[in-house]
Amino acid sequence: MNRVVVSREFRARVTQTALSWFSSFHLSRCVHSLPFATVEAEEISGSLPAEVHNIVKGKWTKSSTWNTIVDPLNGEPFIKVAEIDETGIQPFVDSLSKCPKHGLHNPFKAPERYLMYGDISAKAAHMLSLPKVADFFTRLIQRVAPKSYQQAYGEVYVTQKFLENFSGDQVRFLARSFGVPGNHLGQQSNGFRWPYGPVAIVTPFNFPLEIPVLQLMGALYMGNKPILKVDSKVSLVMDQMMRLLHYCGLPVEDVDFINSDGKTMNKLLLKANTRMTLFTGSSRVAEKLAVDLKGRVKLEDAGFDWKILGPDVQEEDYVAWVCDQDAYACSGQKCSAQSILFMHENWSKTSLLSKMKDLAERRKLEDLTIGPVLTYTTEAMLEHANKLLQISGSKLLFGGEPLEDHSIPPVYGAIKPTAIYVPLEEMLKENNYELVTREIFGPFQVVTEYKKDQLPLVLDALERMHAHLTAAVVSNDPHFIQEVIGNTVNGTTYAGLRARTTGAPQNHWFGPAGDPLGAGIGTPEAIKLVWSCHREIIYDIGPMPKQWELPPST
Ligand SMILES: N[C@@H](CCC=O)C(=O)O
Repeated sequence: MNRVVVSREFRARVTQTALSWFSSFHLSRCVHSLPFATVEAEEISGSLPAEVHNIVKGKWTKSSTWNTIVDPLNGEPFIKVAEIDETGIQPFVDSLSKCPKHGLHNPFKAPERYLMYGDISAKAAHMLSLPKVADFFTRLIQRVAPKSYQQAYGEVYVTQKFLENFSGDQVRFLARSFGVPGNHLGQQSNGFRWPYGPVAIVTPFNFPLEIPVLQLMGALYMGNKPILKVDSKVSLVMDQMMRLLHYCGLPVEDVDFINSDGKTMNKLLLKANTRMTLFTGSSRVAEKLAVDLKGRVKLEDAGFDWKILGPDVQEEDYVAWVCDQDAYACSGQKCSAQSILFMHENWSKTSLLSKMKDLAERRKLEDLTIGPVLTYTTEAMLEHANKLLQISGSKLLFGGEPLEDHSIPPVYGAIKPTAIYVPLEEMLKENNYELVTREIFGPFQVVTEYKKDQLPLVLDALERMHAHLTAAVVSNDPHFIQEVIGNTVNGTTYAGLRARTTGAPQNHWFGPAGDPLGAGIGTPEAIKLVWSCHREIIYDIGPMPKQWELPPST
């Protein structure tokens, strides 16, 4: 009975908040700002900086330390992030430690919360489908992680569809259990999806909305209490999204939101003893976290993502366009970006490379189809290019120069879309392999060619890589596809003429394979794997056999 009442209350609260918002939204369509938002994407500037706050124990808080973020397009200080330092972590530790290991809900505790999250997701999905809201988030993403409107909107769209997917009863279906008959009457085993309790989510700069929302909601659906930390350069987007989620009925105490540097976060995780941390970002940090947190982590780290063009040449224009998108959309700053292209010699006889060059040269700063690189400077990328060009037989295919006429601050990088050819045999040499397969998180790719009998060399190159995120086998030859897939491990592998490495939507698994710590994002399988563990309850209620006698000891 109590549960029913609680459930009704939850639903009434969710519905009321959303309804009042929707009506005020429709009544005030001409009003400039959105009711949940505290900033206007276009107005943020040096004279009107935006502020990013934290949430702890259900309250928005500031801090005494402000980290100033500069506009990646002109270097103007334009966002102030209230960052928590080591002296300020205790309230976050206390908040997390209030959540028991068995979580905020599980199949035996507060199951109405599964329904509540179905409702919140439905409301949030609806909000993101409103053109004005979608446009707001798209432009906000563009301000902090400059990419074209379409690429930024892609994030909003994926997030909106994801939330739609987990509307209604779909959250409770995530926690679906199973039963197996036992050995005797009254015995039955049941498998359940169990939360971890207090958990943490650490996400990078490149997808300011998509990655944090998909992981955050997955954590919540399964009954965990998450603390979320997004790269401060872009955390303004999640600051605003948290406000939207609160509008949609998210209980304010369910999520803590923190801005801090990595060192402070590390301290907090150790002190709060979070049961699981999902980290999306660089391999270097991922490896450190795995040690510090004694393996209680799931990781989606680097990807030196590869594409192989098979022997069957067809649809050259289309393949060239997909290569261009995979390597250079978002200025190559996707974990799924194409880092190396293995081209069958049949493709070398076509005009594929010159088509790729033409497409790369269409990209321009004005519409952000090429733009600032947030983790590499121009010098660092050009130095890497020069090192590759010293390898015997290598050559610059296109790019390899700084962008011109821009005001991107020197702390960030700005280069033209770049491709460097390196001969396969040279790439495989011990001295060169590490250099050639170093991931440059920018508009940068290596191109190589293999002869018809050299597929084993290609497969050897793939075997020696250490991160296995996305891959593409561009061919409609089933035997070729079989051979490549059967001899590789990448977690998200596209196969067929239209294969790509990027663009992973919410409807398929995205994550590395070949690593027991590998995380996934997007699908029910990813949510269950990352955000819940298995618990088995074996019922054994009798009755006792009628003639039961005490057996001898064994
Ligand atoms: N949709 C993104 C993946 C976001 C990941 O975590 C991509 O295709 O790169």
